[in-house]
Amino acid sequence: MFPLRISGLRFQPNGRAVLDGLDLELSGEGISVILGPNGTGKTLLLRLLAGLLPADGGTVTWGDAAQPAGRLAMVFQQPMLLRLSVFTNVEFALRPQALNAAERRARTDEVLARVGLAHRAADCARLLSGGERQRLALARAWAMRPRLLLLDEPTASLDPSATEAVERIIREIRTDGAKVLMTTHNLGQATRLADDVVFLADGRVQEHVAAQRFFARPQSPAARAFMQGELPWRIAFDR
Ligand SMILES: Nc1ncnc2c1ncn2[C@@H]1O[C@H](COP(=O)(O)OP(=O)(O)OP(=O)(O)O)[C@@H](O)[C@H]1O
Repeated sequence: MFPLRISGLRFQPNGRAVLDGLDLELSGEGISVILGPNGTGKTLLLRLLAGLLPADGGTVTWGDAAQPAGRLAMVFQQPMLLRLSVFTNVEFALRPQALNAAERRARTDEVLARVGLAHRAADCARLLSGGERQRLALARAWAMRPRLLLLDEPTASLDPSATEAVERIIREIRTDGAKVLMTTHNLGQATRLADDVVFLADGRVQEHVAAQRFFARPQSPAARAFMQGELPWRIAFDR
């Protein structure tokens, strides 16, 4: 399934090029964080990889294959939860898998414990707070044992403590062997989580380097300008 190679990817609704020949190669390990200004197509890239939208051109290859051999899971900024119990939200997602009812129950109990929601298993998912909802969405994705986990701004509206809890879960999912590809506007989060940074602007990848190198000094002018715009915030709040 890896390396994941994206070549010349285009998305141009009504002729307007949002992704304009995007090239990117990702290994199967670690957490890759996509950074870039609003509206550059970060979410779009995740949705295209998840097969939720067709591209207008370009190729995506997964190892040597045109389709991913392992499982993909995606968690959205506003997770879509069923109006059912916390437990059922996870268990239901496992039904297409070759697991019997006891195995589904055991795996559901395990992931709910790992995200700290075991005590809420019987509650309706719609009653959860924003942070709990995001933890449930991550548990649901984790239970599927994805080889690639796509996360779209997973902590966008969460407070620092809920954010810290979600970041811990993301690290554990990575340790469990999933490749994580995520977007965030939180540069502090990117410095905490990223192994490598993909900087997107003007419909293309402007820079893809190890996170340490990116945060020490981005090479592309677009990334430098972006980081300078964010810097005052970073110095004030991220120490
Ligand atoms: N299905 C779609 N059809 C047409 N245009 C779309 C579609 N999805 C996204 N777009 C457009 O593509 C552009 C990029 O959107 P996207 O949500 O990927 O940006 P983003 O980089 O994630 O932005 P932000 O940082 O603000 O979340 C936007 O102009 C959006 O309107």
